[in-house]
Amino acid sequence: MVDKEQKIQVIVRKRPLNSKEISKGDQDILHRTSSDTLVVREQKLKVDLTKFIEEHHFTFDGVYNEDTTNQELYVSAIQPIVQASFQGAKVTCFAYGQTGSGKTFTMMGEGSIPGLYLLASTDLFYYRDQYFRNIKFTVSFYEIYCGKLHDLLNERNQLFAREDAKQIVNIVGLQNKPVETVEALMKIISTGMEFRTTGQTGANDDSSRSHAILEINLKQGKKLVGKMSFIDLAGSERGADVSGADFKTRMDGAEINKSLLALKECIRALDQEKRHTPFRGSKLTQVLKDSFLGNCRTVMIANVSPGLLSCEHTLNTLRYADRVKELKKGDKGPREDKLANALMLPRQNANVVRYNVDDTEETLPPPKPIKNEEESSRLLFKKPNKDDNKFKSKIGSGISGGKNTAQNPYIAPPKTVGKKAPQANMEDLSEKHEQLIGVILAEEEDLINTHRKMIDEMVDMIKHQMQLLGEVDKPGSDVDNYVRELDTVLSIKEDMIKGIREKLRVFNDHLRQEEELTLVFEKNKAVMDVFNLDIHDDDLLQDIDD
Ligand SMILES: Nc1ncnc2c1ncn2[C@@H]1O[C@H](COP(=O)(O)OP(=O)(O)OP(=O)(O)O)[C@@H](O)[C@H]1O
Repeated sequence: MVDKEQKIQVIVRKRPLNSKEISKGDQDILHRTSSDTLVVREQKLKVDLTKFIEEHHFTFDGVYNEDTTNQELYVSAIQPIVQASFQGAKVTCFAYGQTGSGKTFTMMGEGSIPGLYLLASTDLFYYRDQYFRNIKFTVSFYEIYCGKLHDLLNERNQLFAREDAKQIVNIVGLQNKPVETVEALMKIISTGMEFRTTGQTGANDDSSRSHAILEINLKQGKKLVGKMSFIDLAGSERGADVSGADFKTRMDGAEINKSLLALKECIRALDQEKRHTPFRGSKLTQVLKDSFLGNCRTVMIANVSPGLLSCEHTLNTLRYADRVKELKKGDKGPREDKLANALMLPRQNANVVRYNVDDTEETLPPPKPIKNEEESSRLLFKKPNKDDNKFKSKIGSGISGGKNTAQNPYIAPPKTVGKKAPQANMEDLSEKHEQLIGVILAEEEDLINTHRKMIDEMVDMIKHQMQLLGEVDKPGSDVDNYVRELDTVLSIKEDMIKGIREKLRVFNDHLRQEEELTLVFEKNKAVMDVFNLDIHDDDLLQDIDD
């Protein structure tokens, strides 16, 4: 059970494998080893393609299995701190995790299964009716989508956060509805949920790209005496999901990434009782500022999917949660965050055990091969690098059986060349040439499409920047927001230019290789013509080889 005296608690909740995962043959790789420990059995392949298992051991304030109900989770982890909101505390509960890991299931519940919103509200009303009759509740429900605030209780109207002279953050125009009963509260929440933004992504069509913030305020007259907040965070992997996405989605991803990193920093600061809390790092932490100051209780629920196919995201979620947890032990003092982006480039957690799959077959479920052979070798395939220049300069000599050009995926050296098999050599060259032409044509199309898309996105970015300038020019504008957004736009632009330049470089390389290959081809053809003239002159071929 959660310790109600601790300011921050980090717990993990594992959901069951769903029918889709079961039908795909996915298997459970998460094992709860005690009430607060968990092992992830990651299946890996060595370079020689033998399988092995890497075990990652984690410890949290609580670990809840797939058979834990929302009710049990609530009683164990949230109920102990709900009462604190009547004693002036700001109680905040975050649901963090990959898309589809069970955040909304935990917060909102599903069908007849109540979630934390309903369970906590029922208790809040119960305590109020029993002991604090002079307290009234109001509720607000809003979301942060693409760095902008939208009121879920007012048709998603856009809202603006302003910091007043006392550095209190106010959300101007946010609906704060009085509620008299649990039923009325739940009706309001359901209406808000309908307005919640969901985006279409490749991974999961229902996946949410917004943070939803539900606040139940405890008021005595006009005075706020306590607060209970639930934050259903956007899918944690969305911050990294930028490949192939359009400008708007990438902006959104960058914002999610930034907000989750800023959240981690704020929780760390709260935990270490630092004087400075970096609220301004994102819109999310800015609007939650109040929840990180003074008398507060925070529970972070790290939701995880159990399947092998989600292993990477699950490890990222656990490492993120572990980072928050580890740093609150306090005994080590503040640690240098070596990987600035601990969300997307997670540090390797120290407690890792490796063993061969064969050693464990008796005790562990048999591992499913991660990749078939073809896929594995594709993954192991080394892409051409700058050393390919060596290859290019060797193309000419390759015809005489040059030693090493195998790093290049498109043109391998002819295997048997020279005196005995000029015909085979020509066929080989011709095949390589055809392959290269195919690659060049595909790259050309890709380059032109990328260029076209880049121009469209540049136009969007210019519009966005004009809008930013328009906003920042207004009196009382949000300069922090301007700086953040400009920074994001510029880094997206930089990435975009880097990406297209890299495509251009590879394309140019292949064009040059094709030219060189044509030359070799011509040269070899001359040899073939000699053969066709029936001049079997070994010395002539030797000369060409040399
Ligand atoms: N503990 C659980 N027990 C049973 N089913 C669960 C549990 N957790 C999640 N599920 C199921 O998994 C699916 C995905 O869960 P959910 O929608 O809550 O994910 P999410 O993390 O909120 O995703 P998103 O970021 O897309 O909102 C749902 O169909 C839900 O019913």
